[in-house]
Amino acid sequence: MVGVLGNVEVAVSAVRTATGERLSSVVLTPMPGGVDRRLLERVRPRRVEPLDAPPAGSGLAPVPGDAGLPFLGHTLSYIRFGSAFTRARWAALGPVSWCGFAGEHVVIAAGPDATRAVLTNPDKAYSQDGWRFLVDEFFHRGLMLLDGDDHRVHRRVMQEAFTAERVRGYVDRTVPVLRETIPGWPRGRQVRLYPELKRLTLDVATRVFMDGRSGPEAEEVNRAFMDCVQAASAIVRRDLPGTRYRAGLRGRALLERYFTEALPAKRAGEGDDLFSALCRARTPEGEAFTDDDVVNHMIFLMMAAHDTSTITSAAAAYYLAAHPEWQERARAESLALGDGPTDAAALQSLHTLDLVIKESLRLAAPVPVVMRRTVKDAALLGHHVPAGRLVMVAGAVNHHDPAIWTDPDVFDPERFAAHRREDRGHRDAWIPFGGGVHKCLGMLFGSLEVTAILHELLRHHRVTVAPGYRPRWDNTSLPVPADGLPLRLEPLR
Ligand code: HEM
Repeated sequence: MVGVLGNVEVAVSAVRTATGERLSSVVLTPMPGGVDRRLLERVRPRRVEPLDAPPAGSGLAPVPGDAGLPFLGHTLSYIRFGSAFTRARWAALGPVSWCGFAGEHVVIAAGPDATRAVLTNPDKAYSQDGWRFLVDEFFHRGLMLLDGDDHRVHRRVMQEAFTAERVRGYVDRTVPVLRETIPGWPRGRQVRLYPELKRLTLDVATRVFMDGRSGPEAEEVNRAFMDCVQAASAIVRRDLPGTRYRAGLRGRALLERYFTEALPAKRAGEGDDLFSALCRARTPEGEAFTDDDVVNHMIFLMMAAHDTSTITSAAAAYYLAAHPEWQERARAESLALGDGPTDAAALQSLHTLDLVIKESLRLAAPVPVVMRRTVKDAALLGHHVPAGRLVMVAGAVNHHDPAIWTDPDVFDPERFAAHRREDRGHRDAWIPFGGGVHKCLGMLFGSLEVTAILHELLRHHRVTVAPGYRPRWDNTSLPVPADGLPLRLEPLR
């Protein structure tokens, strides 16, 4: 789930500082709240323009919007404001709008009816090329990048590696990794929790997905993998010396070599890691993966599983720190489970953590937009979207729709409890895992992994946050805390 930025090489010369800093570090400079509010107001177009003229007699309306700055469009506002940007466009222009973005004119589908129309894709007008054009070099033939029958067959095979029984096995492998690491996190001083969580989830992925061990080889694979992730949202997208793009291409080549060499042993063995499961996955009709398929899927899965779980755990840890009453309530349930082995069923019994995680996914969706491209003319809520348009499906906007949620900006996990179930206000009210045929295949494992991380955290540490602190998210790729999320861990009293 990477990179919304893509081919904006032009942006480099326009914005890069003389020191060669990352574009985002400039765009994300903290400013007083009033300045941010005024900047956000400016995403409302001064002059609304129609995007494409609808065919005569179609009865369709053109998509309203504006291009923004030359070349850059509204890219910088998106990096700074993330889903607050897409919400502001939705408020100003409605559920179907357009903006200049990453060198293209991009249609934004926001709000529950628009996202549903694109994600359910009844006329097969929307393709995954919206992702392919951004990340194909690094995540070639990953499940999310496939379309049509190709996708259907691969998803059926991959599902065999994500059955409830398999996921229970992955959880059993995950918990010991967490228990080795989390109790030892530093206490009594500020810790940047995001990098700690990132290391942790990468370690989980190495052990659970590949049955790998720590050591120099694991380090090299992790580095290659991180290079691919960073390259997918690189601004300079040419194979030039010293660029993140080149490092990503090298990383991809290393990962292909690594998984290809490890594959024969995995095929022959009886392992219960994800890599082994993909080698053996077979549908009742006998469909299975080739060696190349397994390699491509492993590289994509490492990416799909890793940043998303890290962001969710980080956001939930922040909300627990900012709302000590919820932290205490969740901790009481975690401590009541005792020190015995924590399996999937035990994690699923942690009712309060379940509510907190759902609310964190609502307020800080790790994948706030998913990308599509029209392969034929589409009618989207009465608007004409011609073939070839990039479409940004802004699901996180739905999470703030005041027609569905009471006080949408307030942290209120109880809204997901049985007596309220605000998420049932619309089928697309709450869609952090996407929807339609590409809905997240790792939803169960991802939710259990995040629950297990927070459970261990609460059993060993009290989490606090400096008064008045608010996380700032860098939206260059998936939203990550720009400052690493400084929190304090204290011993339990
Ligand atoms: C909290 C964690 C996670 C979140 C919020 C999340 C979110 C998403 C979203 C929004 C999509 C849809 C993309 C689209 O429609 O284009 C997706 C797809 C996918 N995710 Fe996740 N994900 C998470 C964790 C995981 C994990 C742990 C795995 C694997 C172990 C995983 C595997 C996948 C796969 C394979 C797809 C592609 C499905 C397809 O195209 O058929 N995800 N995820």
